[in-house]
Amino acid sequence: MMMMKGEMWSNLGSTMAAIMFTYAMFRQYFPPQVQDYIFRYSKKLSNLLYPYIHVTFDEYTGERMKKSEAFSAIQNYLSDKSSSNAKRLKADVIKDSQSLVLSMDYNEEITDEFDGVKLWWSANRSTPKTQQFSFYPAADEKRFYVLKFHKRDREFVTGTYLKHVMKEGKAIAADNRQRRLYSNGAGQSFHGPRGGTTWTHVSFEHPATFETLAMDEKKKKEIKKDLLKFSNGKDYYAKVGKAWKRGYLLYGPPGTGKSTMVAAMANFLNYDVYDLELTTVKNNVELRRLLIETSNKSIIVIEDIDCSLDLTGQREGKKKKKEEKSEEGTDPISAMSKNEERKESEVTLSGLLNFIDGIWSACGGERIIVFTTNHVEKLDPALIRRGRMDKHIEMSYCRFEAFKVLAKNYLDIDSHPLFGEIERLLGETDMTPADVAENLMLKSDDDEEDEACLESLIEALKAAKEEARKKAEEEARLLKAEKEEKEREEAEKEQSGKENGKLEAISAQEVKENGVVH
Ligand SMILES: Nc1ncnc2c1ncn2[C@@H]1O[C@H](COP(=O)(O)OP(=O)(O)OP(=O)(O)O)[C@@H](O)[C@H]1O
Ligand SMILES: [Mg+2]
Repeated sequence: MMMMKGEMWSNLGSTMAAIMFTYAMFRQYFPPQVQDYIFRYSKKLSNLLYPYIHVTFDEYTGERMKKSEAFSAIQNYLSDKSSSNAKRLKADVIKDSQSLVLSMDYNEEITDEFDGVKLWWSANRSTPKTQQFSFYPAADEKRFYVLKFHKRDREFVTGTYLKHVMKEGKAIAADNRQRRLYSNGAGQSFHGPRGGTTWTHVSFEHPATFETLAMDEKKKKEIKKDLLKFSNGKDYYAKVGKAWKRGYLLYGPPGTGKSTMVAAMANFLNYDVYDLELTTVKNNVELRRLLIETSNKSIIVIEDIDCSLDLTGQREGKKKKKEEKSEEGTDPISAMSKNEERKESEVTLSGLLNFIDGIWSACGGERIIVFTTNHVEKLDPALIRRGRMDKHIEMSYCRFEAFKVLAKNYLDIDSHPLFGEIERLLGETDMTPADVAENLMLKSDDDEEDEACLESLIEALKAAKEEARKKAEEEARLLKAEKEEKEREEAEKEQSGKENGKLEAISAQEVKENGVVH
């Protein structure tokens, strides 16, 4: 046995020596051109014998060693494939530090198939040979993916497959990403290097979805369709030459779900939310800066736009300024305080409109802008005309359709004998979804409580109906009293007019008779 092993080593040694000798002879006796020629043909020969192409994707690229977008996309793409495909996986914590994501381990190979074409991916890493002491041993490590495919599929891979990988990888990254809620509001505002407020963010974890949103089912579907059309509409917007943005105006009484709808939209599209507090924005310049700093795939919300600023109308704004000017002339102290107030926020309607119309075209990615208001009638028509606010959505009082969603959410029931009465009452009474939800929240874990909740809702609806009736009666009474007062005033006017006429006639007669003018 020992003999055989020794023999094998000596054979290997002599083969190696023969190869080295041949190579040395080759270098010595053949001119470089011939060497080139022989290399080329030997490569062709090896290509014939080994028909695969390898493509390497490094983690860091360029002189500045920027993290490669392709590497990240491939990583995400493969993490999806490898959790079911590869045998050795490594786990990473992502998102809210609670979910684990699995990806293929180093030197592991997985097979992918796309459009009937087979491809192989492997994850690799290389460490430099000269190991230096470092506090961060992994910093010198180079990570890369290698894609192997048959050379006949070269065009398919470079044209179609890699595009598919990038698209899928980015979509997975968007899904895995922890979304953010940005705010420039007072209290959380942070003063940036050039002064003025900047965005601060927290993770966005609002649980509202379109499924839990109580509103007409048809309307809900229409909104979802509109949002999807927008978010998938990159090519469409490019074709028609429009900036990739869409404006929504949500209006309705307080507690009808306008803010909830914004959260549902963000969850549906997987977008970040920028809650823009206009009252803390100093002027149009700062507004522009804040808006330019927003990222793609985001919803910019301006809540209660009617209260935010003097945005209700340019004409009204001008009128107010005139009034302020005349006050300035009379009382210097009040003029100063007025000036201070004006300085607080000098954002104007035209500043806002200019931004919505103009600069958007310069921003590449998709953005949705949402205004919410309780008083749509107070807004300047210029602000909400189509093209700026493309879709106007009325959030209204809770009707039976919407109630059924809330009953499912809060009580987990689809029907109940009391539903009939609730349907009738909701048809006759205006109650906001927030108030309806409040009644349904009384439920404890006990199933018997369902009925108690519904009964309390019925009581609340009856009380609201009675209150509305009383209010209507009171209004009618006031209206009647006002009308009577007006009629009385008019009658009095008429009477005094008649008496004046009589007096004038008498004095004219006196002048005529006595020829005296008093
Ligand atoms: N349509 C709805 N569907 C589900 N829940 C709703 C709906 N409307 C209101 N609610 C509930 O009522 C609460 C208040 O709603 P929300 O803040 O969205 O109202 P809003 O219209 O934004 O009110 P405001 O005009 O005062 O800002 C929410 O926490 C939500 O639970
Ligand atoms: Mg709100």
